[in-house]
Amino acid sequence: MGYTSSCTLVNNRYLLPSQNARVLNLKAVQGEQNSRPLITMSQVKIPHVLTVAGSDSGAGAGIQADLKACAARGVYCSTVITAVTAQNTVGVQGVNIVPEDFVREQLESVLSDMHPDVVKTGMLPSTGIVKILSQSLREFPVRALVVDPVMVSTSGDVLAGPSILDSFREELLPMADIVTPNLKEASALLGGIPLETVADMRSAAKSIHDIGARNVLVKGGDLADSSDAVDVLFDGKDFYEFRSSRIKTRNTHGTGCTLASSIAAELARGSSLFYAVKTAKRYVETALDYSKDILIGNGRQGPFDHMMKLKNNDMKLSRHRPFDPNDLLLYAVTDSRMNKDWGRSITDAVKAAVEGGASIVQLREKDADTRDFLDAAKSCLEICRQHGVPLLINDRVDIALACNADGVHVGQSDMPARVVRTLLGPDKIIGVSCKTPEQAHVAWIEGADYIGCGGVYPTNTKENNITVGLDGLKNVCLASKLPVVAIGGIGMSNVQPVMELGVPSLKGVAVVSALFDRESVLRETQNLRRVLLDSITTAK
Ligand SMILES: Nc1ncnc2c1ncn2[C@@H]1O[C@H](COP(=O)(O)OP(=O)(O)O)[C@@H](O)[C@H]1O
Ligand SMILES: Cc1ncc(COP(=O)(O)O)c(N)n1
Repeated sequence: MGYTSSCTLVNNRYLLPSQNARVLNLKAVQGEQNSRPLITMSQVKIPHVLTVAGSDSGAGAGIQADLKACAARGVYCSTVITAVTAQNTVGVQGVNIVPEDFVREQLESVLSDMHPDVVKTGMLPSTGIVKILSQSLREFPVRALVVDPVMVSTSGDVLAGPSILDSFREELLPMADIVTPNLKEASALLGGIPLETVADMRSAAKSIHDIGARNVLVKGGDLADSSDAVDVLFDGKDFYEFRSSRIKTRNTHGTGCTLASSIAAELARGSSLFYAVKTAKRYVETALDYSKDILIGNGRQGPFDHMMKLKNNDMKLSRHRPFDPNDLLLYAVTDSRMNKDWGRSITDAVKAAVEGGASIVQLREKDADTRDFLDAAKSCLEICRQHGVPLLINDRVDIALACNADGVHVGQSDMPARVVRTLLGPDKIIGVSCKTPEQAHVAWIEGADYIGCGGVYPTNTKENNITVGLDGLKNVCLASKLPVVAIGGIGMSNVQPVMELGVPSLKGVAVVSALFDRESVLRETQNLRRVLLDSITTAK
């Protein structure tokens, strides 16, 4: 251990200087009555679930599922690890139980400082660990306790032996706000009675309620011959059946952990128990449906995608390279009216522009119905991907998200670039229309990738648009830290003076009518591209 020279011995353990400082702080604070950090008006209390469970190296179930489910549901999740499993889609290859004292230490660290709203339990591999947990919860009470009595993995491997049952019944269930056994676990808690029908699930829920849990949810994921996935909730008075369609997929590893941690997350957000179960079940169904065809591992039971984002990175469907400012060279912006007047679809127009050499495309469909816009965006995206050309959507962040477009272009009165960035994430391309150096500065600060500056020349594609002229364009380009594309009335006849401005940040021109208000989009694009490439060669 290389730390000893700068460490202090506390409770027989060496602490790093920062940890030492924390201990000293704690001591100072412990002297004060009810000492809690001062929360100012601008700080926000975040809903918080603590999961006490085992680690799954395959990350489909256990601690990893709990973290992902809570993150997906917008709730903070801290973790106390009870066991480390070597596990994959085939099964559980090994289990290493964390020493009881160290489980206690983790519990104390989190509970004494972070005050979680709800505790959710998963794999509790020994009677000692169950006892330590119930003691800790008596010392540091929380708003709700969700117990998922994990005993056997879906692959059939034992995660907690039958000896655990008595401590579950005696220690944990009486403290639980809800317990969520699957069919096998419910049967084990009741001494091995067979559970084969929804009626059996009801009577099991009632018997487990009699042991002490306030609410019992018997999960029917494994119910034979059922076209629905049925779970039964008993609250001590009434029974409720939660039904969802049974998703046909191998990717169901971790559904139980996810359901329980989602219930905990909803409770932490302040929902009623009924609403928490309903929402959690709907979330599991939606995530399974999204993930039904993803392929991870070769075993019988794969993990699913809690964030519902993995398919965005499907190599066939996503852009492979980061944004290149040189993509702005010939920027084609669609206009639904023009293409309609010339009798062609948006898709045909985009196909011709891309085949003619457009280096980036923006769909600007101000009049289209949402459904038509989305359908057009999906088919344009396919074409653009085939040619390695990025496709952006004007203004409509929802359409960009729904079709996984490469980015969005916004104007000064649209959604601020900062908000668009939060919604789209770090990889997508964001462009902002700017007329002044100040607007260009804000776009840069807010995380845009490029700016569009114009109108350079008068145009009738945009009503009431103030023309900045070549001088205004040059001013913005000189001030901008972002690459610039010039827009507004630019075509074959007047592109030369724009490119001759010779400002390094000016990377290309965006065109609407010069491509789409013409008979042959392909030919016009080819011609304009030739002129642009010539102007670059001349400048060199
Ligand atoms: N194929 C499926 N389609 C939809 N929901 C499912 C499917 N399999 C399980 N579920 C749901 O997932 C949750 C977890 O249930 P279950 O698989 O029985 O738990 P466990 O993972 O503990 O065995 C339940 O709400 C159940 O109804
Ligand atoms: C560490 C750990 N905790 C819980 C489960 C149960 O999940 P499943 O029932 O989906 O196998 C598991 N397999 N591994």
